[in-house]
Amino acid sequence: MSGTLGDLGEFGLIGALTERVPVGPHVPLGPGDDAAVVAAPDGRVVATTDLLVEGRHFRRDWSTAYDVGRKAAAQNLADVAAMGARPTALLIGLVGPAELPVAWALELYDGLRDECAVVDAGVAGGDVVRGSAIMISITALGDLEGRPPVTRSGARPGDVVAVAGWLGWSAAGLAILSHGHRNPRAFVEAHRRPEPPYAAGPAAAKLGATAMLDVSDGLISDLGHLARASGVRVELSGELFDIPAQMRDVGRALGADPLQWVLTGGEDHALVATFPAGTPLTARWRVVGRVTEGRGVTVDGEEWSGTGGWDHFG
Ligand SMILES: Nc1ncnc2c1ncn2[C@@H]1O[C@H](COP(=O)(O)OP(=O)(O)OP(=O)(O)O)[C@@H](O)[C@H]1O
Ligand SMILES: Cc1ncc(C[n+]2csc(CCOP(=O)(O)O)c2C)c(N)n1
Ligand SMILES: [Mg+2]
Ligand SMILES: [Mg+2]
Ligand SMILES: [Mg+2]
Repeated sequence: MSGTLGDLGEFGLIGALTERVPVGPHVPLGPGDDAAVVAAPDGRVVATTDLLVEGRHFRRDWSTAYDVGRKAAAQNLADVAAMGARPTALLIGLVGPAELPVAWALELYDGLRDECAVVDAGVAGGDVVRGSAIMISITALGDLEGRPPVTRSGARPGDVVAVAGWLGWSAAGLAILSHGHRNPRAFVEAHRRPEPPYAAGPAAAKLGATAMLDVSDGLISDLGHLARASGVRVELSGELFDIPAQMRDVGRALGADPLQWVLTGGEDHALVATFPAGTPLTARWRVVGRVTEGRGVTVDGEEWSGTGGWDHFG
């Protein structure tokens, strides 16, 4: 579809966007009324919201609209999974200038649709408003399927700390793009379209995870939240992190330390969880440390000095 948002108008835009995304199997009443109706068989709904702002979370010369849609959905769906829940529906707030090509908004929705399809979720509704920068605000809902939520506060001394998913790939991709390069592609693609291990969230809950979160800002920073909420210390072992040879090569080429990407890089949306010692973990989980009495996060016995991850106002 050619033209701009200004050409299409608010209701034309809503029509064009909503016909692009299915509401999915959990939404008996989708876009078109004052509110949507989302099924909650368990009676308890997980709800979470995250914003993406142009220039801060993405650049249009680094990512396509489709990539931004995939990433916007992924970062919200990962928060649902990190509670041990199954995502059911998204609500999308879209702000953009009148000059924005309609094609950009439609491709954004194609990305949202395809990421939702990974977890069988849909788009239940949203809002569109004119504004100077592009901003995407997403609320994700999920179903606990009768289980208690896996919070950040349940880690106990003696637990093991384990990770499912990627660490450091998005940060390596961001570093590559920031240096004006586009290769190696694998890292750039990981930055544009993270692949959170969604199924590991509910699976961790079933395995008896005591605490869990997704790594959005950086492992050290995010585990700091978990340690604080649980009143424990998290001790990581550097040797348990396996850094791919290709990531070491990129680090060498850019003069960066790949372990820094792995430990403090955000946006891969890996899941990190604590489990009672002896829990029979499946192959998707890699043990990277343990929980002890105390506070804070250590790497090889040392308190991490420097930034542990992204801080929007830091
Ligand atoms: N403006 C706000 N008003 C109310 N609660 C907020 C606000 N901002 C954050 N929170 C709450 O603070 C907690 C931590 O938020 P945070 O955004 O750090 O988590 P996250 O989404 O897992 O991380 P990230 O934003 O890096 O993906 C969440 O429970 C969130 O709902
Ligand atoms: C253009 C551009 N510059 C920098 C970054 C890096 N970045 C932005 S937000 C964030 C942490 C998660 O954010 P939030 O806490 O809001 O979920 C990171 C690592 C990027 N993605 N794009
Ligand atoms: Mg958030
Ligand atoms: Mg999170
Ligand atoms: Mg988040």
